[in-house]
Amino acid sequence: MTDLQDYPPQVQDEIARTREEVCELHAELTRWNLVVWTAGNVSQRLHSADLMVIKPSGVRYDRLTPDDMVVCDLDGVLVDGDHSPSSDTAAHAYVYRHMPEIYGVVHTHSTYATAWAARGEEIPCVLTMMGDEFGGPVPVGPFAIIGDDSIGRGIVETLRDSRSPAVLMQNHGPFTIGKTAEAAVKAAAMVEEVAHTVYVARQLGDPLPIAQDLIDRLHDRYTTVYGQH
Ligand SMILES: O=C(CO)[C@@H](O)[C@@H](O)COP(=O)(O)O
Repeated sequence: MTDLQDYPPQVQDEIARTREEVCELHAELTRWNLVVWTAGNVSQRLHSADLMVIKPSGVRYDRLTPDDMVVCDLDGVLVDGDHSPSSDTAAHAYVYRHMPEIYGVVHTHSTYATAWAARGEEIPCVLTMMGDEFGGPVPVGPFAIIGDDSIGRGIVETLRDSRSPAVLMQNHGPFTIGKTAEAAVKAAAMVEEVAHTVYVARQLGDPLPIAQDLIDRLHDRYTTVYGQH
């Protein structure tokens, strides 16, 4: 096993910062009611080395500290940490190996998004917020059993050619990706929000689809103009 001390100071510094960031972002999962008990996990990939920082498996959110965050290589092998890494580490690592532009991965079991995953049905793009954040429907990924690269492969195969940062893994729940872990956490909050809203809309009747050219315009504005630059 490679030891943390084998890495240069700038890598060790980024690891310390990333442990702080990833720990703080786990608090956002409970803040937005996206997880129950110890379900869910957040990771961030480093820029200075082929390493990732991820949640320790099965540790209660209210007990997580930056030092509890686990450092793994991009094959999911433990590099530094006193705890076993998340049971989803292989999935996160697979995404990082196959989507080099991605530096954050989040998994939750948020209620409404997971309900759509249980049905294996994509969330149709019937809200301008969905055009903004997802650039279309939120797709469904294949059923995959935890324990090998199956989940990670399903995430990549579904999202590689999609504008969506979220995928509903069938019978399991949402996984989200981003250029940072914070962006992936935002996508996790937004997919739960739209899953809930579209569910409510369906209780009222048939939601109206948005034309593709308008979805494209919404997504282009949101990804190039919206917010502070
Ligand atoms: O959904 C799964 C595994 O895919 C849960 O066990 C997961 O949310 C939480 O596992 P960890 O505590 O991160 O090991």
